[in-house]
Amino acid sequence: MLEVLRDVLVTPTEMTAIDNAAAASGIDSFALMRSAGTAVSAAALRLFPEALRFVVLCGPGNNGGDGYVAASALADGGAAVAVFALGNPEALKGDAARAKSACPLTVQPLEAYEPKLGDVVIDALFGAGLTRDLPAEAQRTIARASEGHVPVIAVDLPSGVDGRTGEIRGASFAAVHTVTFMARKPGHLLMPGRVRCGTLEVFDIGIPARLVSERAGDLRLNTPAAWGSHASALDPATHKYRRGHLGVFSGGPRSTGAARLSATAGLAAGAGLVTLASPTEALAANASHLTAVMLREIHGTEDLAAWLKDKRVNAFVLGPGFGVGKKARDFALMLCDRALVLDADGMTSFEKDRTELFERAASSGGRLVMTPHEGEFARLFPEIAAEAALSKIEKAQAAARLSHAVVVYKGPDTVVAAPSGHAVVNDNAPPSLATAGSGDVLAGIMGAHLAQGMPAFEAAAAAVWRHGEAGRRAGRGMTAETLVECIPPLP
Ligand SMILES: NC(=O)C1=CN([C@@H]2O[C@H](COP(=O)(O)OP(=O)(O)OC[C@H]3O[C@@H](n4cnc5c(N)ncnc54)[C@H](O)[C@@H]3O)[C@@H](O)[C@H]2O)[C@@H](O)CC1
Ligand SMILES: Nc1ncnc2c1ncn2[C@@H]1O[C@H](COP(=O)(O)OP(=O)(O)O)[C@@H](O)[C@H]1O
Ligand SMILES: [K+]
Repeated sequence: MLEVLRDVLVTPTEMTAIDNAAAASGIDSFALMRSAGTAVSAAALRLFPEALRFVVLCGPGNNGGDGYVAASALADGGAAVAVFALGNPEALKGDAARAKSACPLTVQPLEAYEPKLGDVVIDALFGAGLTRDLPAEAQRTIARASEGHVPVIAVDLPSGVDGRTGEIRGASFAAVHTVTFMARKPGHLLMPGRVRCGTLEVFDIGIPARLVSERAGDLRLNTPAAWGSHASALDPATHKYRRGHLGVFSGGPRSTGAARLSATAGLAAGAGLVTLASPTEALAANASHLTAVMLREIHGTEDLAAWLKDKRVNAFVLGPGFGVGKKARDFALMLCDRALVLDADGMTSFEKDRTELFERAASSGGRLVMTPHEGEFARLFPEIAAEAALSKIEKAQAAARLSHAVVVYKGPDTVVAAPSGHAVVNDNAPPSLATAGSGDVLAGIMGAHLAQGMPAFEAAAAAVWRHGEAGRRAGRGMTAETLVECIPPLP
């Protein structure tokens, strides 16, 4: 993979524009196809040297063209190869027709394929050009291959995975390995497409990086490259107030744990000071569990207004275990002109009327980050959640635009989107993060970044990445408490 394209995500539409630009610049498009197909044959031989037969399934477009090139290369190398085509191979056009005519193998109809022990399938039915549900014939072949437990190598994308959304169009192969070209597509990262890809190889077929970068949008993989320049190293002469003071709001006496998790995570993630703001009746419960985190009584809006006079308290987390209702709304609106992570109950409190929150976010000049999981997203943005055609990335972007906030749409494939449309997709989170309190830890890390002065988007993206790394370090038996202990330093 080209280093400069390592974090770039390209939608299928952008990829078509890139292919067209490559052809327009005089690059031989058939040479690109040959390069793609040869890379697939090399991967097949590398991964399955013991295969008794490579079965290449070719579709009606250029993905099929890559398949014919791969089949020819494997046969040239002396492997046993069988080719099956969806539709009439004589109807192929352009480069795909040329690849088919250069392939010396007999082509049988797709329905004739009977999986055998020792087969390895090369799936070249559909790639980036998939725009609707797979034809029934392809779906039947997928079912047969899956029943036969035949390993599958996918060309560009497992057929049936939508490259824009990661959704399954009717059915899809579950590949052990996918070879894609030039850059990842959203469908390689978004669920459920991600798990259908197996290991992902991004192969440079020779389109100049400049042609790719110029046509790629503002979508990236979430790595330190997306925010590292905002994560400044510790100055030896620093003091705790320079590292930021984070305030975290506790719920009532029966629900104090969530906020304490956010607070301890905030301290572990590098905030200089963290204060837990507690209602009167929860002070005793909180005091008995806190050491490095400070405690302050904040019962109502008057207490909060008095506290906010201290500008050194420069970031807040509101929501974990806080309770849904007017108090959460009043507090959130008072905090909008500061740096605020609005999580959990904090967001749900605005379910029935979000207008004022979004208007404040637009006008106050604060830094607002909202962190919905799927259920919270549907509560706060029902009209966006209902748009079945939108990808998770597009939904997060629409929500960020509407709310004027940075939206962290959580899940295995967390998307962080800014109102400008800039977005990253995260891929380092292990499933063991799906445990009670894990989201509270994430909110605390984010709060620490805001307290340290990071811009909202970078603070959120860096927190999602550190949370994923912490999850990896904490291992399978983690709890939210052990997760806090495993938060890695900012790279
Ligand atoms: N420069 C290029 O253009 C290159 C393209 N490459 C390959 O080209 C592929 C994209 O090729 P195409 O744009 O031809 O698209 P595909 O080969 O993915 O799909 C073929 C055509 O099938 C039709 N179609 C879509 N969904 C369908 C469905 N459910 N049922 C029936 N027909 C359907 C569409 O009209 C689509 O164009 C990539 O995935 C990649 O494998 C590679 O050869 C590398 C170079
Ligand atoms: N299957 C998964 N794989 C990876 N990360 C996950 C998975 N499920 C949830 N997560 C992450 O774990 C966290 C859970 O947060 P949340 O849903 O708010 O739970 P809680 O309220 O219990 O803390 C989020 O950061 C989410 O992205
Ligand atoms: K494919």
